[in-house]
Amino acid sequence: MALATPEKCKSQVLKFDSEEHVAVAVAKYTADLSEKYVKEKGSFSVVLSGGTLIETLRKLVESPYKDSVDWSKWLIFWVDERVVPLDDDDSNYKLAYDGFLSKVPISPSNIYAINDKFSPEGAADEYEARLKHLVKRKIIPISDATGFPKFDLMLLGMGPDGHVASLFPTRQQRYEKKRWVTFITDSPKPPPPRITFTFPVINSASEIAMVITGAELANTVKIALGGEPFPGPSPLPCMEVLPEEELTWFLDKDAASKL
Ligand SMILES: O=C(O)[C@H](O)[C@@H](O)[C@H](O)[C@H](O)COP(=O)(O)O
Repeated sequence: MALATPEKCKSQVLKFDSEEHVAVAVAKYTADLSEKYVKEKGSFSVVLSGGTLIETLRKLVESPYKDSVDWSKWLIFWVDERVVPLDDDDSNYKLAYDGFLSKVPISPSNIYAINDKFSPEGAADEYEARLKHLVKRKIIPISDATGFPKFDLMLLGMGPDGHVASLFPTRQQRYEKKRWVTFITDSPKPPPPRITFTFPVINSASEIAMVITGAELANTVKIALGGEPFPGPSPLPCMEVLPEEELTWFLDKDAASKL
């Protein structure tokens, strides 16, 4: 059995001249992984975040990928979601639907949005139960190394405070070790009620892309990648991202400006 160790995870930092170049590179990277995983296992599970990521995915819904990617094999999940109605402007589902999912032929039955009728706690329980069902039906595999579900690709953003998903430096959800999905009612980034994948699930993914653009993230990128000792009591959440196979940082010039 292959054990996930930091030594096994390959990590690379890619720097680009502009956000536009990041968008081009992320589209190619995602399309290449789609081809690889569809060939290897017949499907491609992609976990989205909210924020600027969806805008950065814009090249994926253009030529040549719009026609070359086998969208029928894609399964879509959210690493975190705001607990608001799915048609609310704060919904990560709505953001992804408007900017990405409505433009490509992914089957609606392969798009796993949260159930927006529940409280944050109920929505987290229901999403976790749905994931467990998908594992039981062998639609999502379990990582041999960790016992948590293993998604093919997670596309993550990062906040200036170093949060990823809805795992914030000052909130205890980042330390959750048992649950697959948990909830938060006091997110420092609005809106406050959210659900989020936990680190054991995030780090059981095969591949993770950290897609980071903009000067306001330069200091955090420097802390995460600059090689200097972390100044606080525990590392930032973004520093704890360590998937099973490969971690790729996509940075534009502004985000990389302090490296
Ligand atoms: O619901 C959310 O807010 C997102 O999923 C969140 O985790 C996001 O990825 C980061 O906050 C980065 O956001 P930006 O890309 O907008 O900086």
